[in-house]
Amino acid sequence: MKPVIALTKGRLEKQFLNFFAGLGYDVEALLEKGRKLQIETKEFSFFFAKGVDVTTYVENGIADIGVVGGDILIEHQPDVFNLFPLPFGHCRMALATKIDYQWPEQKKRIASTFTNITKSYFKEKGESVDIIKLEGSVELAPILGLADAIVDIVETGTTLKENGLVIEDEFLSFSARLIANRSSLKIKRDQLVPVIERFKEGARNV
Ligand SMILES: Nc1ncnc2c1ncn2[C@@H]1O[C@H](COP(=O)(O)OP(=O)(O)OP(=O)(O)O)[C@@H](O)[C@H]1O
Ligand SMILES: O=P(O)(O)OC[C@H]1O[C@H](OP(=O)(O)OP(=O)(O)O)[C@H](O)[C@@H]1O
Repeated sequence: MKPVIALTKGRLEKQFLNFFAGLGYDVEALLEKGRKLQIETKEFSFFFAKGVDVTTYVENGIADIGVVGGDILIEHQPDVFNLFPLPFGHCRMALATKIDYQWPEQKKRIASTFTNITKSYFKEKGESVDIIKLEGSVELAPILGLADAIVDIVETGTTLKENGLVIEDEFLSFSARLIANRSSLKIKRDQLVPVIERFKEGARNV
């Protein structure tokens, strides 16, 4: 059976394709995928899913390897081999709030999609906060008064800037990562090792 690769769709997809083409693999079928979620090439079976679902598929052995943001691995702690960083998908995690914001005396309310990362960030600071889980457009929360601040991904800083928010603290940086299913690495070792080595070499040469 061909190696099965789970790819995070959306932002990381195009960057992965550039990287993968640079390794010398044929990417034509991937470029022409349209709305299809599964693509077969001569060498691999690919499928596309949201980042956190990529970890679920890899953890359960449906995919042998996966490409996922480092933020997802830290937030969800899946039981997979976290192999190595890939040279794309760079971003940071930041605490941000409104310009000149007067913090309240009482417990702070922090909005984030990354509730576990937020929890450990404030735990390390010894501060107790209320965390409000949001699924997107997190920058709205301080503007609309739902929260005092946000913990979110920053890449260029444009979203913060255009919404009148500023970084209070930056505390983690990420890139995309290659992950693998623990048993696949043993059972399909002969097939997977050359692929993983090629990825590693490509990541090193950037
Ligand atoms: N500016 C950015 N915003 C969000 N994620 C980024 C950014 N830059 C790089 N990344 C990385 O890309 C990964 C996927 O981001 P993407 O925005 O496509 O996923 P998502 O936020 O789960 O998708 P959606 O917006 O469809 O809910 C993230 O997990 C992160 O590692
Ligand atoms: O620093 P920047 O380059 O502006 O990128 C950061 C923004 O991108 C992400 O949102 P996304 O576009 O994924 O939308 P979402 O809010 O729906 O998650 C992230 O949550 C920030 O809002």
